Amino acid sequence: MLTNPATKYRPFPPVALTDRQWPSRTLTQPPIWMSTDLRDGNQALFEPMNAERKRRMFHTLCQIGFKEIEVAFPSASQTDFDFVRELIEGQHIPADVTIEVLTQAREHLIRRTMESLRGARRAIVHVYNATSQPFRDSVFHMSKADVLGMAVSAVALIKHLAEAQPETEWVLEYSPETFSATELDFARDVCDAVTETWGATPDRPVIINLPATVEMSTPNVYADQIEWMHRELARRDSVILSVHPHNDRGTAVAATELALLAGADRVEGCLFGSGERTGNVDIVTLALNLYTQGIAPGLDFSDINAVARTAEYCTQLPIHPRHPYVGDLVFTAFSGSHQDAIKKGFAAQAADAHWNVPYLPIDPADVGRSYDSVIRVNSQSGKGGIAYLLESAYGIVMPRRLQVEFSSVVKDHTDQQGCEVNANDLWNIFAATYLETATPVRYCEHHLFEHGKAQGIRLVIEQNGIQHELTGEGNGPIDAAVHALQGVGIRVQVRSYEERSIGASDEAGNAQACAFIELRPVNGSAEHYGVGIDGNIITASIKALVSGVNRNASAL
Ligand SMILES: CC(=O)SCCNC(=O)CCNC(=O)[C@H](O)C(C)(C)COP(=O)(O)OP(=O)(O)OC[C@H]1O[C@@H](n2cnc3c(N)ncnc32)[C@H](O)[C@@H]1OP(=O)(O)O
Ligand SMILES: CC(C)C(=O)C(=O)O
Repeated sequence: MLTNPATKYRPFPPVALTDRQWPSRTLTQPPIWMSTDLRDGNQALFEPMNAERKRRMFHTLCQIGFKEIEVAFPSASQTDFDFVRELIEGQHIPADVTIEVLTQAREHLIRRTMESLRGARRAIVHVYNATSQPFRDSVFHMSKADVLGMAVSAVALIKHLAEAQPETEWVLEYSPETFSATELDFARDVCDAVTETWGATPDRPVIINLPATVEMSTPNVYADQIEWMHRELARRDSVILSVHPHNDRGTAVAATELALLAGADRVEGCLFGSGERTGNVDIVTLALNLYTQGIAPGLDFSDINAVARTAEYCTQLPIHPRHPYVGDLVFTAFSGSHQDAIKKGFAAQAADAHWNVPYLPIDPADVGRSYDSVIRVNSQSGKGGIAYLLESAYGIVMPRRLQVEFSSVVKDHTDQQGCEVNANDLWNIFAATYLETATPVRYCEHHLFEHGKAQGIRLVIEQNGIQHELTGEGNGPIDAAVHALQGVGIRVQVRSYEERSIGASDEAGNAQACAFIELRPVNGSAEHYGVGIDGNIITASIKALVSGVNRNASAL
């Protein structure tokens, strides 16, 4: 890289618009959406979509709710031409959807394009020519007047051909390609000439589409360019002002949102930011950004994974795991404090209240994602995430101090293994740590009996492989079992005790009790939990006691 990039690159000049209005506006409604997945998206693929992939993408776009879909560049290839014919002849276009096709401003290409649309109920013909200085000088070798003339002749030809195909309701779209690099007054003059030539009226408006063919400036400059055009265009009431941003600087979404504040009515883009180079603006992100502001976007992403899988199939390109709203990891928290806040946020979120869960800008359920993937556990995780997973997958609601204790067990595991653990792994670690412990003591069976006012217990255990039948009394079964264990030299105090059911009880009485007992050795200070699960609540408690004894012993 250059030590002084100013010798090679120039800053993009600002727009002289001192009374700009867009910074103090807010978005209150969605734009008209136009998907160009099948055109700008398609022209950017290693392997353009074949007919079957195009069909599938078109069907998905209709299902999502797009009413305008650019389906092809029919003069570019037989595949594209045939696809348009198939849609029209096969009557595959829903009544409320209008197809759009793109053409250069060249006579033979326009004629072929209009031919492809024969018999369409309604169609948008999108014609473009580049207007910026490098294109005028180096590509076309034309003056400004000639470039304006190219656009006007193309529109006049489309108008003439359209009149000869009256069965179709025609809509014209014109793009001054490279608009964002074009002198604004020249862009306005070309667009005004197009509007005039087409004879646009408020009832039959023309779509004037202002592309950031290459994104060249900060989003506020693009917004200024759009507001300037919005204010300067003649017959603005006969124009649908459209934007077509690309993402070369990574700010296409921001640029589009500001352009909408600046007066744009319509947005062209692709699902998940597919498209040339760094992509067209991502319509999914735009739509869901609106949704999270309480604005219905008019596009349905309630099964966003299905849309993502279709897009990946059709484009043969993967979606990044951190792509907004859809990436495999965007509803996932690994770090402990985030997991803790999300868990508490979910617990505090009332069903009918405004969404207010920390770290999650949208309810994953609204886009068909499940909560299960929200919290995942690796070495960066804390007790909150671990507790959340065990509770949501296995119904184990751990007391807070057990959460702390168990999280250090899990951390040892993840530090050693260096990998993520899922809910099933957590359950296995939990079971091995608390439920399957048999050394030095293994619970065999117990029998309760009354002894005056006291609770008596006969407790059968194995200690280091030798069976013992112990007897104890206390003010309840746990106290009696604690006393019985003293018969083999085990002296512990119960610091806390909790019991919860896991799973609803069925007709066969299948609910299980889960007991948590926190123990301290009489001659020690370390406290450890024991956990017992059983269909019988007393048995669960005695098992928890034995589990705690073993945990204390293993900590010595
Ligand atoms: C920013 C965008 O996404 S614009 C859309 C771009 N997409 C595509 O181009 C995909 C499909 N394109 C194609 O298949 C071909 O380019 C075609 C069929 C359109 C044209 O093919 P060709 O006639 O062989 O021309 P080629 O591909 O070399 O394009 C360059 C020619 O187009 C001209 N041209 C480029 N844009 C335009 C335009 N909007 N209007 C008129 N002429 C144009 C150039 O001046 C150049 O003309 P020249 O050969 O006389 O110097
Ligand atoms: C044809 C136009 C709209 C285009 O694709 C672009 O400028 O990026």
